[in-house]
Amino acid sequence: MTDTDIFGKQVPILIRNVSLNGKIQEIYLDGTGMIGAVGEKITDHDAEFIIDGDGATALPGMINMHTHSPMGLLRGYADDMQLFEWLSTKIWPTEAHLTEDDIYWGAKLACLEMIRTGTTTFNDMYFKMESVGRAVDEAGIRACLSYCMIDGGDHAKFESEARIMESTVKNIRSLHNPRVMPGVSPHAVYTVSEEGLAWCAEYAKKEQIPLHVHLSETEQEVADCVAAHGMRPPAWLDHCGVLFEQCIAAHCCWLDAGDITLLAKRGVTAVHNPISNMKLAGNRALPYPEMKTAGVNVALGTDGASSNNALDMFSEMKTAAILQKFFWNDPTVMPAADALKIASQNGAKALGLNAGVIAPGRLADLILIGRNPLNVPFFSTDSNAVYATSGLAVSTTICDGVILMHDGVIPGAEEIMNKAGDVASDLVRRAAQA
Ligand SMILES: C[C@H]1O[C@@H](n2cnc3c(N)ncnc32)[C@H](O)[C@@H]1O
Ligand SMILES: [Zn+2]
Repeated sequence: MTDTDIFGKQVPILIRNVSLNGKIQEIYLDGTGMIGAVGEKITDHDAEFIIDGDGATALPGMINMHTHSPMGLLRGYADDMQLFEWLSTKIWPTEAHLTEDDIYWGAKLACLEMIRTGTTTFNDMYFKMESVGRAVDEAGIRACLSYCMIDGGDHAKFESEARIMESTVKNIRSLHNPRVMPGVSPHAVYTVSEEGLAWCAEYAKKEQIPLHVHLSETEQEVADCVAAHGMRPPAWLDHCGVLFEQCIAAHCCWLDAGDITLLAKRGVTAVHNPISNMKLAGNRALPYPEMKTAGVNVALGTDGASSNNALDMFSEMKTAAILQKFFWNDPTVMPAADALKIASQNGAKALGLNAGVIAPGRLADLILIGRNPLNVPFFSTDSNAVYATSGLAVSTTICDGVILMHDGVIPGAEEIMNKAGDVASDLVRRAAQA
């Protein structure tokens, strides 16, 4: 069924004839955003729509745990540069010209790309997050949205950033949409003061919302932190109160054994962003084998589309698995099942979401990969999903029990692509004239 009626409605849906964990099964979505039943034959249902999966693979929706969604506007704008030079000479000067409208269309584009490639939840850090919230609300996807504090060690700037943080949380909450959740983001140890980091930690704990930060992305960041504070970045964050169970730390490349022990002890989630790290040539991979042994919750993210340059979690899973094997010179590191888990369940755990697994009583956030050459033959769901599949092979995306894409069709996609392209050209032109 591709008739437009099936989009955007939270109604009971029966998905038949899908391959789940290697068996042909049926999945019933109960019409309240939850998975009601999973089984070989579901007879007791009141489905309004029936989807015949035609042998498609069913997977949990991907959870992208670190991105900057509006940065899709800068996809391909500045590549092949050193991280700090890239940020300070290209990205930050252009970001200074971003309007609410730019952010809105950038986020619309990101939501479209994520729905197209099978992501149902993302953890976002940027500016003017109310506009991202509006885009997420409309797109039907799920997200945790955090304003990014950068105070550069200036007390007056810290004060104004803290007020923006508070009003962002309040405004995101005023959407009254459980799919759109607020978070708190101090950018990193090299851009936020001690008082800024400490305030963000205290505020996130008081509001009981996630804190999202960049951590130990480059060797320089570690060296500068040690020179400035006599501590490595994780110890410095801990000193500021930032390391706690709802802390989500992106990158975590340059960690030593003590750093890993500390992250494990505090229950922090570390987010691997292998494509961004390889493209910006950080020269280190997140120490997955040691983190797994230490019991750190590791999740997966794409980073922004200007350092990736896509938000495709299937590419990210494959890259994570092969980078880990290559970097640690051991093909047994991060097997396919682990790559799938960090891209789904582990992110759900970090955000406190009952998602990431297809089972009764879980959120109805799931995707189908339709029959395509990359999925033949079918010896292993995990292997095909991680090593062979591209996000563009995703045929159906469902979030909160609502069909957002079916048979590759997403209503309104053309308008979003046109508008985002125009907005991006205009932004770059304004920035060049300044
Ligand atoms: C949210 C803020 O983070 C910046 N940003 C984007 N990518 C990275 C990265 N890899 N490392 C650090 N900061 C980054 C954005 O450009 C924005 O300024
Ligand atoms: Zn980032």
